[in-house]
Amino acid sequence: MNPKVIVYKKVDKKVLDFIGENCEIVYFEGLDSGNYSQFLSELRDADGIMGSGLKIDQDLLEQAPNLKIVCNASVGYDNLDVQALTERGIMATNTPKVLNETVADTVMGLILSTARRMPELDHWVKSGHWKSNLEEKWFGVDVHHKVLGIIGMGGIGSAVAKRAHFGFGMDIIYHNRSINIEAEQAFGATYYSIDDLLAKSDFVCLMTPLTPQTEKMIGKREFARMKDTAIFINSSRGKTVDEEALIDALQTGEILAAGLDVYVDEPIKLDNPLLNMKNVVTLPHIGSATYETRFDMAMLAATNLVVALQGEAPPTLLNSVVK
Ligand SMILES: NC(=O)C1=CN([C@@H]2O[C@H](COP(=O)(O)OP(=O)(O)OC[C@H]3O[C@@H](n4cnc5c(N)ncnc54)[C@H](OP(=O)(O)O)[C@@H]3O)[C@@H](O)[C@H]2O)C=CC1
Ligand SMILES: O=CC(=O)O
Repeated sequence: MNPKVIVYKKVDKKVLDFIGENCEIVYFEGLDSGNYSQFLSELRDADGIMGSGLKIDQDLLEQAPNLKIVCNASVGYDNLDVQALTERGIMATNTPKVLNETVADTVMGLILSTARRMPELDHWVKSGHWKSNLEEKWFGVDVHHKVLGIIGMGGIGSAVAKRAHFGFGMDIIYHNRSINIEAEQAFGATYYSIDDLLAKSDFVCLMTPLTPQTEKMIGKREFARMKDTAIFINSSRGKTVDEEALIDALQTGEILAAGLDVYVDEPIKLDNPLLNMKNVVTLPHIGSATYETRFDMAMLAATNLVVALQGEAPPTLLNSVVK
């Protein structure tokens, strides 16, 4: 009998067909209050699940006694309690690398649109305000040849550094827990302590995973260390930043502007002050959201699922203690 899997995210038909060659699929295009109890009932005898964003913790695993693999269709896996999965002998996988270039494009878009105030000026033009030569008060700041500080020089951080260095002549400085020799050799990136990076950067770009160590890693103290002309970019997770401190830093002019793809609450609440700030560009967590890349991510997640249920090691296994 084929293993039973639940796919709880909308994916391309080709991905479903690939899984369906080897597994019996229960498919939800998304989970909501209307179908969650049905999802839980299907989970009781499911061998594998694939999707993104769903919090998978002890409580949920209690209801999945047959589960062998959890496949995140995302590179971030802060929604998974990996320790609880490992203790139960359940494999966990994510989708690294296939999205690096696309997320880096989004980050460059945030850098450019924030520095050059593109969304603000787009709105200004479309609402009929362009009646004479542009006044100086609408000018932005340069991106090229500035200093870009990347906190989290991993797969995506390196793809951002490549664009910024070769495309825009930017000086790249970075902070990780460990040295990234490849980035130093490829883009002339220089390692800085976090405090020195914050003080020297014109653009501070946060690209770490969300972990207990990175939660609120950028807060009041860190914003105070940035230049008052600094532009802060966050495309990691909302909770890596103390959002109240960010709002305060923007309101008091401690930093110039921010470009954001991620927030503490997603979707962002309509009364969040960030939504009323002209110097903030807000995207709805679209880092990897292109047709091609979302397809590649879903196909990688599906490959992990199928390969693991055939008894082989999935290509991007997170908890290698489990075979
Ligand atoms: N907005 C969006 O749509 C997307 C957001 N993301 C987010 O981006 C994150 C990064 O993805 P990716 O580049 O693939 O991941 P990688 O694992 O390739 O890179 C993460 C980097 O963060 C560094 N890092 C980890 N912990 C710390 C720490 N405590 N202090 C300083 N640096 C740290 C790591 O270096 P070291 O280990 O040496 O510390 C590494 O260089 C994802 O986890 C996800 O949350 C990803 C894709 C899309
Ligand atoms: O946020 C997206 C991811 O892949 O992680």
